[in-house]
Order: sequence, then C-alpha cells, then structure tokens
Amino acid sequence: MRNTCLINAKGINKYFGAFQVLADVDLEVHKGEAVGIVGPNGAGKTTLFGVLAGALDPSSGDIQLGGNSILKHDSARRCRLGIARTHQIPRPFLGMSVFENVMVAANFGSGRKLTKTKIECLAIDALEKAGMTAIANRPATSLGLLDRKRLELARALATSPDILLLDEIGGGLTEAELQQLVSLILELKQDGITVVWIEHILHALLKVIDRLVCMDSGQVIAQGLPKEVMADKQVMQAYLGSEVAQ
Ligand SMILES: Nc1ncnc2c1ncn2[C@@H]1O[C@H](COP(=O)(O)OP(=O)(O)OP(=O)(O)O)[C@@H](O)[C@H]1O
Repeated sequence: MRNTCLINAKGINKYFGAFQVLADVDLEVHKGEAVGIVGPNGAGKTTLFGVLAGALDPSSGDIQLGGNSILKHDSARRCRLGIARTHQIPRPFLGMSVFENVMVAANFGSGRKLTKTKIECLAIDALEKAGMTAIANRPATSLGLLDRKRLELARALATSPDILLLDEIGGGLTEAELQQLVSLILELKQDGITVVWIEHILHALLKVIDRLVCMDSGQVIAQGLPKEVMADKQVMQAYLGSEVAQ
C-alpha cells in the first residue's frame, strides 16, 4: 500500500522577487502514509504547501498526483482531485455559519453533482469528526482561534480528501485537545487518507507520522524515519536557537 506514490514534487524552486524561498525541493508522499514536515520559522514549509495545493505557482519544477502533472491545475481543481489543505491562519467565510462554511466545502470539493442530502451528510460527518456539532449554527465571526482551526479541519474533511495537508493545526491547543487531534488524525489515516502535517509540536507529530522531512532555508535537509531525522546533526543545528516543543 505504501509503495504507491501519490504526490511527487520534483525540483521545486520558488522565488518571491529575487528572494528564493524553495530551492530544488523534492517530496514524495506515498498513498496511506503520514509525513511530518518540520523546520525553523521561515524554512519554506507553508510555501511548499501553497505550491502543492495550487495557491502558488512554483518558479520551476513539477508536481505529479498519481503519476500525472497537476502543475497547470488551479487550487479548485486540485481540491476536486483530492488535495485538501488547512491554513495556518484560518480563513472561514465570515458571513456564514459554521455549518454553511462546511456545506460550501462539501459541495465544492466533491467534483461531481451531489444531492443536498448527500452534501449535508458530508458536512455533518466532517463537523462530527472535528468536534464542532454543538456549535454548527454559530456564525463563523463569533469563533475564537481554536474553533476557527477546527473549522479549517472540518472544511478540509468535508471535501472528501485523499490527501490532507495540515498546516500547524496543533498550535494553541491544550494537551487534552492535542490528544484528541492526534486520535482524529490517526483515525483519518486508518480510513486511508494520506496526511502531510507541518507541525512544531513534535510530541504530537511523532505519534502520527511514518516519515519526517526537515526543511531549512528552503531546502529539504533530511528525510526518513522520524528518530533518524531528529538525530541528524544538520537538523539539530537548524533547530539551535529555535524552541521546539517535544
Ligand atoms: N508572499 C510572499 N512574499 C515574499 N516573501 C514571502 C511570501 N510568503 C512567504 N515569504 C517568505 O518566505 C519565507 C518562507 O515562508 P514560509 O511561510 O513558507 O515559512 P515556514 O517554514 O512555513 O515558516 P513558519 O514555521 O514560521 O510558518 C519567509 O522568509 C517568508 O517571509
């Protein structure tokens, strides 16, 4: 199962003006695995997600999904092909309720015409998984940061993703909430969803991932088994001076 390459990003470079943010990044993610991405602030992790999800065009390189290039597909098309993403800074539709936000995602992400009942089922299921059923009717504007993060996850789940890109979804959660999040992500993995998770909270990340990738200054500096990557000299050096919650 883990031999099937789902996402294959090759030779990704990204410049903002003259500033190179990604430098020849290769990333393979196999079907069914959970991959963690760590690295100091500014390493290029979120930019890499932007490039994978289609929010940003790479300056060069290719991204394949299931063996086919998706470079020319915009983020909406990539979402319909099964790539869902949560944002580090949540971006709900503020004029809508929690439920409406998730309904939009369920409708939009499916890539085919669904009945209203089916869309509602997808939305209810996603809200349940994200632990938001009790506040489904609240306006999105009334949510605090943690609930906005949950809503990000619910919206991503409602699109019925094959691959879930999670961007620092654990930040700001209590230890108990982190445990719930870990259990949920393990469940999603069990359900066959491939997970790529950028996270600074290592002890949570390490409970979920099969493989770890460490980035620094726009480059992948190590990847492999989590324990080996964390013991890598270059990785430890990259973290010197930055606080890593273990
Ligand atoms: N739109 C942009 N224009 C110019 N520079 C940008 C832009 N977006 C990101 N950057 C810069 O690119 C670098 C990488 O940013 P990115 O957000 O990808 O890092 P990161 O590894 O996700 O960091 P963090 O852990 O703090 O979220 C940073 O120096 C950032 O300031």
